[in-house]
Order: sequence, then C-alpha cells, then structure tokens
Amino acid sequence: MPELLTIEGLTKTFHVAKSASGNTRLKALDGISLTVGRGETLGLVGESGCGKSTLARTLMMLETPDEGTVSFEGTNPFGLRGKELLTWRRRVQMVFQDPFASLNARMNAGDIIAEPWATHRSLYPTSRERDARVRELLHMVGLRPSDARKSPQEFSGGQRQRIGIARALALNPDVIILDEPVSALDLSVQAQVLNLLNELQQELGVSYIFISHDLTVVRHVADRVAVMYLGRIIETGATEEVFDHPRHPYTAALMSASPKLDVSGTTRDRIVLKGELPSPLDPPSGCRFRTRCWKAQDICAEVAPEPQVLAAPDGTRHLAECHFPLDSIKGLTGAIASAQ
Ligand SMILES: Nc1ncnc2c1ncn2[C@@H]1O[C@H](COP(=O)(O)OP(=O)(O)OP(=O)(O)O)[C@@H](O)[C@H]1O
Repeated sequence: MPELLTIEGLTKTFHVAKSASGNTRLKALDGISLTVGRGETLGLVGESGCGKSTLARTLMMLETPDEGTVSFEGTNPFGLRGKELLTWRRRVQMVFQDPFASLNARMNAGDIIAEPWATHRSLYPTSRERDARVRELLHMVGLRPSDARKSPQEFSGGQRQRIGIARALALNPDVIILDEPVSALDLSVQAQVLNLLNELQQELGVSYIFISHDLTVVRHVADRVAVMYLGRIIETGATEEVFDHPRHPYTAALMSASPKLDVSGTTRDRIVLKGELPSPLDPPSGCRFRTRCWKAQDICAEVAPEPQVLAAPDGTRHLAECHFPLDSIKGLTGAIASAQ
C-alpha cells in the first residue's frame, strides 16, 4: 500500500506544574514513528493518557511538535505558510467521539456540514454549489436532502455521527482521524456506522486513523494496528498478527483482557498487569513498561529497548519495542533487523 503519511520521531512536551520529583516537562509523545498508507485504516490503541489524542491533535496541527517530522507525500505541513498551509489543513479531518457534544445545537445540519467551507471558500464558491454538495454529502452518509434543515437535536446518536462524518468529508480529505467514533452509540448502531465508514473508504480511497479502546472494533476495522504506551509506539503490525501473535508483553496483556476477542473459542490466559500506569511526568528509566512487566529483567531498568523489526508471512513489517519480545509466535519469520 503506498504510504500517504509518514511520521518520524514526533515528540511533544507540555509544561505543567511541578511533580513530586520536581519535573515540569510532561512528554506526551516521545519519538513516535508511524506510517499510514493510502486507503488504509490504522488502528491506534492504548490506555487512557498514553498520548493518542495528543498525536491526533498534532496531526491536525492543533499542537506543534518539539521534534520530529510529519511528511504528507513528501511535504512537511509544519513548514508551510499562508495558502499552502490552508490547502494542507483540509487534507486531515477529524470525527469526534461524542456526536451530542460535537455538533453546534444552534445550527442546522446543512450549515454544520457546510461550515468548513467558510475558510476554504474556493472549493464551492457559489451557494448553489454548496447546497448541491450538502445534499450529495447527506446522501453519501445515508441521510435525506430534507435533513439539511433539521437541527442536531432532531437526530438520533447514529444520525448525528453521520452528520459528523459528512462534515469531515466536506473538504475531501485524504485522512480522517476517527477518535472513538462509535463508543457513544448502541451496539446495533455501531455496526451501521462502521459499515458506512467502510463503504466510504471503498468509494473514496480515504485513509483512517481509528482511535479506540474497544479492541473488538479495532480488530474488525483496522488493516494495521499501533499500540501506544506512555507516549511511545511499542508495537505495530498487521492487525491479525498483532492480535493473534502479540510480541510485546503489554500488547499481550491488553489482548488478554478482552475476552470478546476469542472468536476461536479458545480461552486466553488473562495477564493481569501489576500497578498503575506511571505518570508521563516521571516515566520509568529504561523500558517504560518495565514497572508493570512480568518479564522484566535488570537490563530493562537501564537501557531503553530498540524496536525489533520482524517480517510477517505476508511481507509486512511487525515491530516490537522490547528487550525480550514474546517468542510464542507462529506467524512471524524471525528478527530481520533492529530498527534505527
Ligand atoms: N494541554 C495539555 N497540557 C498538559 N498536559 C497535557 C495536555 N494534553 C495532554 N496532556 C497530558 O498528556 C498525556 C497524554 O494525554 P492524551 O490526552 O494525549 O492521552 P489519550 O491517550 O488520548 O487519553 P484518553 O484515551 O483518555 O483520551 C496525559 O498525561 C495528559 O494529562
């Protein structure tokens, strides 16, 4: 799959009130490297506070990274100004978790969908073009043209999320960041919205970064998965490989805590993690996961692990940042290199 978005070494620090140890620098992102292919869905998972939203906000250019690069087909958006920056901004859009809070109750659905064109006037310059496009977008997300005149309160949760998706599509983006897009919806409605997202991807070739706590949903929608822990990506790979053959002990623990994943009927042993998620203000030395890892050894406190890159049977890369990656792997063909 051709790469659309390449993120390398992205770091974001927030300056906060002093912690118990006197630190004021909270590294929410610590050297994130990722790629997203055109038309691909990348699932992004990890516990609350690991940095998923900060990564999303940085890709939306709502946060400026301290270090690292973002390359969108070779262009670094953080180096752009004026018109070029405006054009770039339309390429990444976002759909938020709460369809009740994310739509302005004082506007009708048509105006909500058309709102992004206020800053991107050249896309649909006349009101006739804008009206026609609003009707088209409503149709694409399974709503009726007459719905344009209704206010958000007149829609169900699922219909509101469809409006949020139509608004994200209004600027013809290349990437949509979906931040827990179905977690506020009933199960049956979740399936309908996920189907819609899938159909839109097939039709438009748009890429998704799908952020979710629900591993069952991620397994269903993602082509590849990235697992975050305390500001770092600690494992990435093709979805099936990561779910069925996790290499990093943290991924194995996450998967084991999700009984719904056992479609095969076999029961995974539940791995219970020790202790709480450490604060990113005072992360552990060496491997960040070592304070909760049942496989940790002395070296884990001293040296941060380099990502081990493995080749999966389908030729894709599988990466795990661990000194002692789990070796009960059937699908992977063995370490081929250590990532730089
Ligand atoms: N503006 C900010 N100022 C200070 N600290 C921040 C800011 N934004 C995020 N953080 C901190 O950065 C870390 C990562 O937060 P972030 O919201 O990105 O995590 P998350 O994985 O998206 O969590 P959740 O799943 O709960 O949304 C947290 O420790 C958070 O407290």
